[in-house]
Amino acid sequence: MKPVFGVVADDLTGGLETAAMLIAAGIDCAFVTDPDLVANVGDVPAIVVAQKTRVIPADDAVARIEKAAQALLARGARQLFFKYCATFDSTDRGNIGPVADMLMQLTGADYTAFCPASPSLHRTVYNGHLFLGTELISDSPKRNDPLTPMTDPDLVRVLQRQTSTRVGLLAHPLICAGLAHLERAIASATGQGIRYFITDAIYERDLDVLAALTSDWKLMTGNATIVQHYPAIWRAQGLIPATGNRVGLPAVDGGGVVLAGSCAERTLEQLADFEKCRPVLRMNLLAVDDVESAVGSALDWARPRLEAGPVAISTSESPEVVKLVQERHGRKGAAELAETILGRLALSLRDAGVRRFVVAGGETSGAIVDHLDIRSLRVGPYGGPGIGTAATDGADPIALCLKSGKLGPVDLFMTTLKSMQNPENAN
Ligand SMILES: Nc1ncnc2c1ncn2[C@@H]1O[C@H](COP(=O)(O)OP(=O)(O)O)[C@@H](O)[C@H]1O
Ligand SMILES: O=C(O)[C@@H](O)C(=O)COP(=O)(O)O
Repeated sequence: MKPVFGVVADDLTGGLETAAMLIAAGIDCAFVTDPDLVANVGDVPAIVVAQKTRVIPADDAVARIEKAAQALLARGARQLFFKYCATFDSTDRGNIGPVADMLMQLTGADYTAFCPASPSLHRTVYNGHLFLGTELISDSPKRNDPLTPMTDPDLVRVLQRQTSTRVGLLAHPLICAGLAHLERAIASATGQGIRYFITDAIYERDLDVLAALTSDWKLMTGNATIVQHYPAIWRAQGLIPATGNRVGLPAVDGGGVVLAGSCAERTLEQLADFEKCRPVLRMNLLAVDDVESAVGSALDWARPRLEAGPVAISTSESPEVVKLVQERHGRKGAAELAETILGRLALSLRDAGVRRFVVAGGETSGAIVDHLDIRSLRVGPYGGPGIGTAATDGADPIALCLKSGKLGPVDLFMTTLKSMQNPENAN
């Protein structure tokens, strides 16, 4: 079977969430982090290749995603979908624009669209401007993101800074006017050299229209939310079987930990909630002299406490402290420091018997999955916006929940760690 849908995701949380959404819609979906594994995944209608490419240098991101895209096309993928964040996380140097430029060339697409909106999460795009609830993204807490602060809400302008391909807009009245109007507008705009279209979307029904418009395109890009609107179209077109094989995840016992590197407000709230019942180690990066001793002290703290139940270890801080850490180590250096500490901790904790991991943050998830050398995952049922659950295959599986920093219910950490276990052993 040739895959109907091949996804290249720019981080692990978003990629896993996309796969989980497809599985929830009855689409068998393979999930790998290594493009070399694409050739070997079984006969499935959808494949997600998720890599930690959101904030690496644009050339590297292009090369790594190109490899994944080539592997998906070699499997005969009918459409490629480039998955990035609903908040359009990127810097002026990329990587959304440069990756899209490469994917256009590779797929031979004449044009594509950019649809980050997630109306049910109040992430909407109107007149090309991205809103979080009633606030422009640039007035929201996203302005303080440690890696991709969003200071410009105009996505046409943001994307145009990243590419020489001309960027236009499919504005809301046009989306309300329906497919025929949209197709005419695109034909006219491409005649004027515009090849990229930021799409307005305020309501779920706008995504229905955009999914219908783009379901046959060689290349589409956006957040995971629009992906939920494709399976009904594929079924109506007879491209996939009416039902898929939904396989659950194995129950996993062994120790449980939360590792949090996300500094998003929601993650800080989730840590505070977890701390009501179990201990949290908040690591102070300003006091870290060397990684080895920081990891060693954190392990000494965790080991005895793990006997009584799960623990959380975080480097998460308020924007004020993040600023101080970045002043000392640079933006990239601070991220690398936090990611290396949490990644090494994950490895040592696994060796110490931990089998259930909840990870907060997309970049953090990428670092931890890399350190654990996990390259493919069996994906579990959709756990809600921003949340993906999965397990490794084999006799001694590791259960993972990868959570987008900004999302998830406040009590997610404890409830998820419990839900991973055999109910008889839950603590
Ligand atoms: N105390 C800290 N100071 C500076 N940067 C940090 C700190 N703790 C974590 N980070 C970095 O901030 C980034 C958070 O990004 P990410 O993990 O993707 O979370 P989110 O999903 O909230 O964006 C990571 O690269 C992480 O290593
Ligand atoms: O679109 C989203 O919000 C997520 O799918 C996502 O990509 C989140 O990124 P992180 O907040 O960095 O995990």
